[in-house]
Amino acid sequence: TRSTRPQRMLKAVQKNGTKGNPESVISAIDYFCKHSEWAMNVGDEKGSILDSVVTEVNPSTVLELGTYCGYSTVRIARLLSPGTKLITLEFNPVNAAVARQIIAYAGLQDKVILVEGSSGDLIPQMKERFGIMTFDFIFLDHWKDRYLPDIKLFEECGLLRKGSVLLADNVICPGTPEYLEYVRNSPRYESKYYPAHLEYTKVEDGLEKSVFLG
Ligand SMILES: CNc1ncnc2c1ncn2[C@@H]1O[C@H](/C=C/CNC(=O)c2cc(-c3ccc(F)cc3)cc(O)c2O)[C@H](F)[C@H]1O
Ligand SMILES: [Mg+2]
Repeated sequence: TRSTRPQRMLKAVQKNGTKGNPESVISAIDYFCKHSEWAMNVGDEKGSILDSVVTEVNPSTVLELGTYCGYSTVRIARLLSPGTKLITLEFNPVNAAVARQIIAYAGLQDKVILVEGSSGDLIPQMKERFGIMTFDFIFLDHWKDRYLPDIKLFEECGLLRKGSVLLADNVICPGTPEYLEYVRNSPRYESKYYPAHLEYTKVEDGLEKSVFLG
């Protein structure tokens, strides 16, 4: 069967990237998306904002929803302190297989736990399967209509603590109106919008950072 876009992206990383060099993997994916095929990675502009928030939080426990090809996984993992691992969830096995290879090509496999499955099923298992008490940092970049149910699941499972930071991609395009309304109006969150553009385009988009107040 015909290859998928993630599989073609992996080939571009192996051709144009340098093994063990995360920056070169990030650049190779951005180049592929700008010159070959657009793909729904967070991209370079929003990726720089992601980098700055991760650096500011310097998290010990990290969760990503929606690995896709592993682009943001590589961006986050390359910034983590030694010994810190990030858990990333991906329910499409073809995407997961590509992401594992891209993460490994970047040399970051020891800093990443990629779990195949749905966030709805896996979030309630975080404590028992990974010994997680609470998450310091969560990056939401999966199906947009799942941001709100999943943040409520985090609350129900006691996975947030005072100061936990949630960063959500695509709050303008494709948009996550119910999630935005929730985090901006709930007294339990302090929210801030970071304006930017949809990856590799001039279309308006941005990230929403929400700090859980306990
Ligand atoms: C629901 N729970 C899930 N659990 C585990 N993995 C999941 C889950 N849900 C999806 N996945 C996994 O997470 C990924 C899904 C990412 C979805 N992302 C987007 O749709 C998305 C779309 C655009 C976009 C903008 C404009 C336009 F014209 C066309 C597209 C831009 C973006 O930055 C996006 O992130 C993956 F594919 C799926 O298997
Ligand atoms: Mg996105």
